[in-house]
Amino acid sequence: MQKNARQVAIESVYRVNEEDGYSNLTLNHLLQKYDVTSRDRALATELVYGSLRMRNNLDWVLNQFANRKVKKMDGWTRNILRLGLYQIRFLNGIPGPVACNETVELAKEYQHRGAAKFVNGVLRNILRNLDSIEFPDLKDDPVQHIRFKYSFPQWMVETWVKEYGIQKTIDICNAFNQVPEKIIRKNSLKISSKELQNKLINNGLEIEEIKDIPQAFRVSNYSRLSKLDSFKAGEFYIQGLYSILVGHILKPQLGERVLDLCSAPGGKTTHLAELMNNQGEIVANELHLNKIDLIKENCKRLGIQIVTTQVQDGREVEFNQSFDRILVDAPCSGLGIISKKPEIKWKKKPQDIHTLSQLQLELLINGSKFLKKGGELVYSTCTIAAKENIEVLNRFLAKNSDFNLVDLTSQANDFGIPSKFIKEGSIQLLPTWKENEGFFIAKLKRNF
Ligand SMILES: C[S@@+](CC[C@H](N)C(=O)[O-])C[C@H]1O[C@@H](n2cnc3c(N)ncnc32)[C@H](O)[C@@H]1O
Repeated sequence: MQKNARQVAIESVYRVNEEDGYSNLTLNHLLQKYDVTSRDRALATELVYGSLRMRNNLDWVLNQFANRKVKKMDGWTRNILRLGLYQIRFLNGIPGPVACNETVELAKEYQHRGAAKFVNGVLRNILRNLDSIEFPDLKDDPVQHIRFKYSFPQWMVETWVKEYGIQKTIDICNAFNQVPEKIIRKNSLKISSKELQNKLINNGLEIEEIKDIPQAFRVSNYSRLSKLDSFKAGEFYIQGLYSILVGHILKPQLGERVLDLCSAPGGKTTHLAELMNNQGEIVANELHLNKIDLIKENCKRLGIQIVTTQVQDGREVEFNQSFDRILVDAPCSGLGIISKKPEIKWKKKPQDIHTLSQLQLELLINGSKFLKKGGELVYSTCTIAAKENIEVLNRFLAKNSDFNLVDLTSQANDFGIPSKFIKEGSIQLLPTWKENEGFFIAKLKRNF
């Protein structure tokens, strides 16, 4: 069965907002199921990610113009209105009346005539009054202003304003609201930079080597990278830029024994193996059995032979032999990848940060037991919450005097990371640098 962009979009956002689904999984599933044309694919993707990103902003406006609060509406009506308003306010290519008519059709199809009439009334009212839309005043109430205008939950805005100040928080929110860039990591085991660039250009892509960060390229003009022959041949891996930095900072050497404690789907495991030129040994540990095949598939595709996978809880796993280097790329709140997964804004709660920080500390305590004397351990997360980052390390260091924090300033310089992203010797990348993500990278050394 074929469905159009708006039908796919409403089914996706309904699942994400009302049934706790994940945007990428839901959208990909529906795009395949409904045999969507490539033009509609692009619009459906924009509608889903855009309306999830701007949800608070849209709800604020809807609450000004509808005679029923968004919270009180039924799930379909609420999300149909969000999609309609997103087109009116943020998609210049779609004239307001067209957006309105199309949204009314959705309401008829997924609800009933009564809902369609309500949707029509609300959207026409907004269309007539677009110039009078106002948000809470920045000076009077910065938190509410940022919360609704830039569309973030109150608790995140409050935390960031405290940590970074008002203007920096606005910059961070703005950057997280941009469409994420596509970054790939060249597989140095299989191909040179020049060859990869030529191949991808021949496939119609635009590709740019990222200065100072080995193996990293920014690509554009192509949306389904995993369909390319070059991807299938293992010549590159799709990975965030900051995530690529993690492997470079751990810097494993040929022939070493390395532990990756939280390894699925294997992005960093495979990078470490590439840096080791397939020589040595990597143990890729992961809690979830169902993710192990992903690691194995990635290793196979990329031509990596030195990885052994195992399913164990990283908080309890034991080893007979120690490791030269360890990576603890811990499960985290993911606040740094909001641009890729905007529903994180609405799903994560402050108590999750607390629970996760406990898990992260336990992983670090257990993982670090297996590091050789003189060995190095990298702790990383894709979040910007201090409680999950520097505070976890400080709690660890307070009880483990055989470890010290390695000052990453000079390594960071080598990768062109500005000093404002270094805190207490560790790297806290914000979405205002080279990529619209946030990432934390710290290194510990065992002294005795
Ligand atoms: C941030 S992801 C790792 C990403 C991976 N390093 C990469 O670059 O592809 C964290 C991983 O930790 C796993 N995990 C969660 N709890 C764990 C635990 N207690 N022990 C080991 N792994 C765990 C999750 O299933 C997830 O795959």
